[in-house]
Amino acid sequence: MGRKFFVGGNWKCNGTIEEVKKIVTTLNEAEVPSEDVVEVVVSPPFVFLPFVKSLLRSDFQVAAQNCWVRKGGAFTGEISAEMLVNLGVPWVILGHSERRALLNEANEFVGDKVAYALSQGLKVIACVGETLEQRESGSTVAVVAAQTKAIADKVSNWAHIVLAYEPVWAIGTGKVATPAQAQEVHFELRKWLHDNAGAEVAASTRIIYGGSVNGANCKELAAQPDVDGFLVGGASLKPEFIDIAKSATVKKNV
Ligand SMILES: O=C(CO)COP(=O)(O)O
Repeated sequence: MGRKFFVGGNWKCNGTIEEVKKIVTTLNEAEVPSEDVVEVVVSPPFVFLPFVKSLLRSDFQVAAQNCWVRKGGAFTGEISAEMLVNLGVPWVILGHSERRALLNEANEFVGDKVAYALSQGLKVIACVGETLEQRESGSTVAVVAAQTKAIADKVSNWAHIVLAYEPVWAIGTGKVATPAQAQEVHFELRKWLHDNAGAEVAASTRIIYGGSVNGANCKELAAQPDVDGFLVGGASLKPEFIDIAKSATVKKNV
């Protein structure tokens, strides 16, 4: 199948220029498996993107945390996909639950963003995930399927999409999904892709897990057959992010 392990670091709205320098220095000095084994992508806030890109080792890449839904123009405060491409930023995170919840980004809007970013040549880390209430009411699979469908409705080529399953109840809470819980949803998402986007898309699309991943719990999660990597928040600001990148070696096929 050849799904290369993917480890993303979402720095969210954190960091000073001094802290950013420190994190990048730690990353640059770290020993990690080769680019053939793990794809490492860090996502600083917009204002630090060119700085991080200029300092960062060449085997690691950068991602923006969001971009505007269509072509740039009179949209005060927004950053367009074209600008990211112009800066040489290859990736963008879209549909993060914090934006869905705090900025009212609906499924359809996220689908439009993914389609537009792809059309401009960006690669997309597209986030899906259920709230605690949704999990407790038994609607987890329906929720993540609807979020994925909103993307699939607008996109036919999945080659440049990484799907991030991030249960909202696990984000920033220290309450990581168990390996079985993560595997169950990743399996369902892959099945959904199989049934709705085709066997090839299902076999080749990386589905990564996010939500309280750290250096201690990453290996067991990485060992799950449908977990193809991680999207890391809090721990991506710390040296243990390197341990998470190293968990790529857990996969038997590498
Ligand atoms: O939201 C996340 C990554 O996008 C996960 O955040 P935490 O790792 O801090 O739980």
